[in-house]
Amino acid sequence: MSELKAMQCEACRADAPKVSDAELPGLMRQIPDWAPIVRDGILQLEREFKFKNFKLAWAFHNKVAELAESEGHHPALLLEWGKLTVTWWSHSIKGLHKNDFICAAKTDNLLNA
Ligand SMILES: C[C@H](O)[C@H](O)[C@H]1CNC2=NC(N)=NC(=O)C2=N1
Repeated sequence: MSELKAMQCEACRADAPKVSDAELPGLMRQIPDWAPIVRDGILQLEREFKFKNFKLAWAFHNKVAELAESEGHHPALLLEWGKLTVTWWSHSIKGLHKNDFICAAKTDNLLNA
C-alpha cells in the first residue's frame, strides 16, 4: 500500500465505503500515535499534540486548518493552553473513511514542517 501521507483525499459521499474491520489494523499501524475512539456512537481517530505554550499550539492549529481546507476534509480541533486535540472522522458516513487516515498521517507530517 502506498504511504498514506502521500495520498489525496477523495470526495466522500454518503454512500462511500467505511473502512472495514479487516482494513482497520493495517491502517492503524501507519498512524501509531492515533487512538480509535467512539464518540456519540461514531468511530473516530484522535490524537493530542502537546506544546510548550498556547501560541505554539495555536500555530499548529492553523496548520491543521490549512491542511483541512486543501484536502476538503475537516477535523474537530480543540485548542487549549499547550495542547491541540485533533479528531478526524467522516461526517457524511458517520464513521471512518480512508480520508481520515490520510489526514491523520498528514497531520503527523505537519509536525516536521
Ligand atoms: C461538500 C463538502 O465536500 C463536504 O461537506 C465535506 C466537507 N468536509 C468534510 N469533512 C469531514 N470530516 N467529513 C465530511 O463528510 C466532509 N464533507
